[in-house]
Amino acid sequence: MLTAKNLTKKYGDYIALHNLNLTIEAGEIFALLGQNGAGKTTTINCFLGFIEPSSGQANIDNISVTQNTAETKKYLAYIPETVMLYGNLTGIENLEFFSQLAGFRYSREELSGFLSKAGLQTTAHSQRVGGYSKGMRQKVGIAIAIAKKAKVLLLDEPTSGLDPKASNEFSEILKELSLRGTAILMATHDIFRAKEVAHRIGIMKEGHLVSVIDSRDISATELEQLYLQTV
Ligand SMILES: Nc1ncnc2c1ncn2[C@@H]1O[C@H](COP(=O)(O)OP(=O)(O)OP(=O)(O)O)[C@@H](O)[C@H]1O
Repeated sequence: MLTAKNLTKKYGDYIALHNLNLTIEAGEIFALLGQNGAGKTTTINCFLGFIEPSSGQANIDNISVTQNTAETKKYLAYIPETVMLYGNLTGIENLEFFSQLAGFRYSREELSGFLSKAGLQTTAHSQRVGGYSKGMRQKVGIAIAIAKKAKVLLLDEPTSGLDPKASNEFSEILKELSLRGTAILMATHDIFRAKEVAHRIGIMKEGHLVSVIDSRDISATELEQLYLQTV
């Protein structure tokens, strides 16, 4: 579903991403770990079409992001560290706006249903997003992904700053989406969460993907050790 082939991004002489080769299948959750500046966001931005690779390819469902950004965007949903929403609109109104941008029209009941699926309490649906907590905003981001019927979900440090309960709820929703066939690529600094939620975990260092581990083969403590030895 998501493929990087020798994906490389240079800024002048500096190589931010070095020959990345990676495939993430439908239904797979892949977590990217790595220190600040390791190349995680660069990888995600190449798949989003936000930056153009210097060489190599980022493909979604075998479609090149560079050549068909408008097409690949239809498959994607993106959840950054803080989901950008309109603070003076309600959760439902935000969801309606962003699903219409993606070409979908839903009834109020359907929109409310998506927000509930994303774990947002019913009482909040008609409240202005300006008063939402960070975790509630992230859930609207998930609801947008569900409403868009996104086949691929790209997340950049989505649980950063969430309390453990909100972070746990968020992870459970990611697992549900994966069971429905969504391919998920998540950059994170949360080793424990990566171990809990991901099927595979990659560790990046200075633009290189240096290790890829099956999360079943490693405990959280061992993963932390491997991370510390790697970076
Ligand atoms: N527009 C740019 N111009 C020059 N260098 C850049 C640019 N964008 C990113 N870089 C560099 O590319 C490298 C990789 O950055 P990237 O944002 O991908 O790291 P990251 O792993 O996501 O880090 P973090 O955990 O801090 O988010 C960094 O050294 C960064 O300074």
